[in-house]
Amino acid sequence: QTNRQRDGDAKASSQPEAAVPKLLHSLSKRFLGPISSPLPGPPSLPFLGNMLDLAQEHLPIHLTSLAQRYGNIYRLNFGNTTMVVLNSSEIIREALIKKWSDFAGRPYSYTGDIVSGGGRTISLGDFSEEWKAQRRVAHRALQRCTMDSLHSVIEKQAHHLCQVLRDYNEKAVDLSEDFTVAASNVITTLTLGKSYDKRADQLQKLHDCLNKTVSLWGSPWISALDSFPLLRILPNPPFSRLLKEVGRRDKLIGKHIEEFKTLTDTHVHMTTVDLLIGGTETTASLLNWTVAFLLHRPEVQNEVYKELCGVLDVRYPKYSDRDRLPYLCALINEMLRLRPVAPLAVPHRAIRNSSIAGHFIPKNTLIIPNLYGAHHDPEVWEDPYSFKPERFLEGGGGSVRALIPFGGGARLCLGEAVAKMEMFLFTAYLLRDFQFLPASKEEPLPDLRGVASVVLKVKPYTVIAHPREQ
Ligand code: HEM
Repeated sequence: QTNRQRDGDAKASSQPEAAVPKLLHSLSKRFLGPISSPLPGPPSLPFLGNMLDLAQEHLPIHLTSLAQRYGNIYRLNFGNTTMVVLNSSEIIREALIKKWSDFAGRPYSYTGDIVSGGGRTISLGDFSEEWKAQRRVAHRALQRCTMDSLHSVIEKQAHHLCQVLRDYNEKAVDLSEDFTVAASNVITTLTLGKSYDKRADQLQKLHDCLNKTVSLWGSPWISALDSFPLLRILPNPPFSRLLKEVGRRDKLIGKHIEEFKTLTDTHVHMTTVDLLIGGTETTASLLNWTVAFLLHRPEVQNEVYKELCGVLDVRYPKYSDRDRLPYLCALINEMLRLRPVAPLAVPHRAIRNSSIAGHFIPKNTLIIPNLYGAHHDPEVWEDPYSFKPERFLEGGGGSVRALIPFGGGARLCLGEAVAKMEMFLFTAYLLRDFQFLPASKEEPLPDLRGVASVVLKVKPYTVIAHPREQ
């Protein structure tokens, strides 16, 4: 609505002849739900609906391009489900934060139920008293870690990571596994009370199976089973593999949980799964993205290095130094903006009839917060596809308020505080101790488009970690 329209509406409603439509409006609102125009969206094919849109290789980019045609809120159909995609930070905030109690649900899905032990993970469990208690317990436990020991746990892993990189002696290597081990060891220290060597058989097995579970679950062969129940009777090798991986995962986690004699119930088991999945691939991928982008703009590494040396002299940074390190913080914010590693968050479900941006949203509608789209909204971000940490420096025009990489409201990422501290300390340690150089002049720089599944990952690449002279 323009200001002019709003002024016009205000005048009209103060005149007597406006009373009749107003009465009709409030009656219809009461009995039929709010009046609103139907949601726009691409044409829906018989039987398939918008399945072809949803099967696109890089879904966040595709959904963002649809927003250019259909606006910041549009609908997609598949099977008997309607999905509403939100593409700007204002609209996502309205649904997830302002109307959190309307949209805090999670949709039921046949395959989601299997990977979440019957909806008992925090991330996939529906909004209920039981879920609230589970989230509260996990949240309190993480808060306690944040206050007591999280800083030293991350510092230890950051020092270890730097040593691993030094031991490569400037060989060109793919660092993704080392980043995964570092992020994973933070979470296993918090949840299981131990960390693992990179080569430890248990760690390899755990990550192999968590990775396979997440990527198989995100594959179209498996999501099709949610929308088209008839397909469930046909043989489906990826689905059989998923069932096998879920079984392996539960055996591995079960072994660890057994050690905590009093904590053997399914919720504790599934909370551990949540923290391991939510807390490993996300942070590790963001570190891997950061190095990939820095290879494209090496001068940014030098700026951060200069800032670290200027402010800290020779000591390693603490999280409390962040106000004195604006360039480093700008780099992390820009990475969270450009590559929100959970690009479509986790689908929400409308718990009751409600509205978003003036559109009526019926109970049970699926809501997709397109965080990737919101972070590339040209109305908010100048030159949204460019890597420019400077936009977050004073006067650079970047709005921290429009950043929503962790979602918001009742379903705000449970590990936000952990992830922010990890990103700060890991990035600071790495850029203090190393200059990242391309593997060779002949090889192309890393591909920055990435591979999108539940987590947005960079394609494998190799890099040289050249130690800085201290
Ligand atoms: C850069 C790192 C991370 C990013 C960008 C990120 C982002 C997100 C997003 C977008 C969601 C979905 C919010 C929604 O549904 O609206 C989420 C949920 C979640 N995240 Fe994270 N996350 C990160 C790291 C972590 C870490 C380190 C942990 C654990 C320590 C974690 C645990 C969780 C859990 C348990 C949920 C489910 C919350 C719920 O459904 O109530 N995440 N995260």
